[in-house]
Amino acid sequence: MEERLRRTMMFVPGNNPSMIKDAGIYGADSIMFDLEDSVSLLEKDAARMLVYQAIQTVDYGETELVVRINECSSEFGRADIFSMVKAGVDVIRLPKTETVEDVLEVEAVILEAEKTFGREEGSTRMMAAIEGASGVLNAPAIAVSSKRLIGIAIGAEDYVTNMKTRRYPDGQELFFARSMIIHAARAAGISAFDTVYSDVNNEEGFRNEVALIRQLGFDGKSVINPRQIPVVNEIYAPTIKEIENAKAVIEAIKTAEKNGSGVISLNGKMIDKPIVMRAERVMMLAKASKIIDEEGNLYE
Ligand SMILES: CC(C)(COP(=O)(O)OP(=O)(O)OC[C@H]1O[C@@H](n2cnc3c(N)ncnc32)[C@H](O)[C@@H]1OP(=O)(O)O)[C@@H](O)C(=O)NCCC(=O)NCCSC(=O)C[C@@](O)(CC(=O)O)C(=O)O
Ligand SMILES: [Mg+2]
Repeated sequence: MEERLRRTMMFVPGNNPSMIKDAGIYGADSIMFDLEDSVSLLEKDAARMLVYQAIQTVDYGETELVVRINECSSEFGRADIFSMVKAGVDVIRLPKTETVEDVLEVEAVILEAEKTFGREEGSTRMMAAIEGASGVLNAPAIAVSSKRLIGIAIGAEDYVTNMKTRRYPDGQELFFARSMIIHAARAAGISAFDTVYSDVNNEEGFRNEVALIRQLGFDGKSVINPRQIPVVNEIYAPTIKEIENAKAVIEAIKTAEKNGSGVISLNGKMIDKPIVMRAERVMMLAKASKIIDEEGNLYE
């Protein structure tokens, strides 16, 4: 199956009509309407209706639509799920996932809602945000708990609060959690998403964090402001040198395969399957970043 590009997932507060209406114009790979922590208790029902209406009526094109629901056990969780499944959302994001049971509980309600509204069973996907110590320790089990899961994410603001620390510029306090989440996601064959960077006016700090999470292997990052989208795209875009190298690797392996071999040397370096897979991913990112066309040629 072709990998879906999810470099940026933009949080949009579910109680803000103008942000909801315009959310599709900034080029985020996924839009994530929030019914949880950016919406006050008094506005929960109104926000749910607003997001429902938007999903039904606004044209967001091909952008993936995600909704972060309130915890299933809260008084809002079940209504959130029913309403979003009825609206036809692509992905439901669980907040503060701690156990496999949290995932299974939401999955059961989604199935009930799909049957109620005649949606195809299994068509509503899920992602689980891990935002505390229990969730991090259970991440490998959470990541394989449902076929509906497209990925898992770290929610760092809640996580550092739970860990009795705060966020620091170098991100050391998140290293264990990020490592657990990326390993759990990779072992399960699903995506891994990094958390938000709250200081929207600190571009240098944001750039450093995006470079770090790319290095660790995350598929992308949650963002809270449109200004953060081009920065993530730029850092995730392969360089011309990386693209040229990827092309050479793919050509070299084709030659090797013609000669009945799965391994070949290119400029003194061994080329085999994992290196070819990385090269193919570079080409996929380069196409998505509009650096090369479908044939692999550089745009002028
Ligand atoms: C940060 C700020 C106040 C800055 O305001 P500013 O006024 O300085 O923004 P400007 O740059 O001036 O806006 C220029 C133009 O863009 C429009 N615009 C801005 N933001 C937009 C947006 N998000 N969507 C669509 N449109 C947008 C705006 O309307 C304007 O449009 P226009 O007037 O037409 O020009 C604003 O961005 C904002 O509210 N962000 C969303 C915050 C949010 O959702 N928090 C909850 C999720 S985190 C969480 O819960 C923690 C977590 O759970 C996370 C995890 O799990 O990872 C954990 O535990 O860590
Ligand atoms: Mg949170």
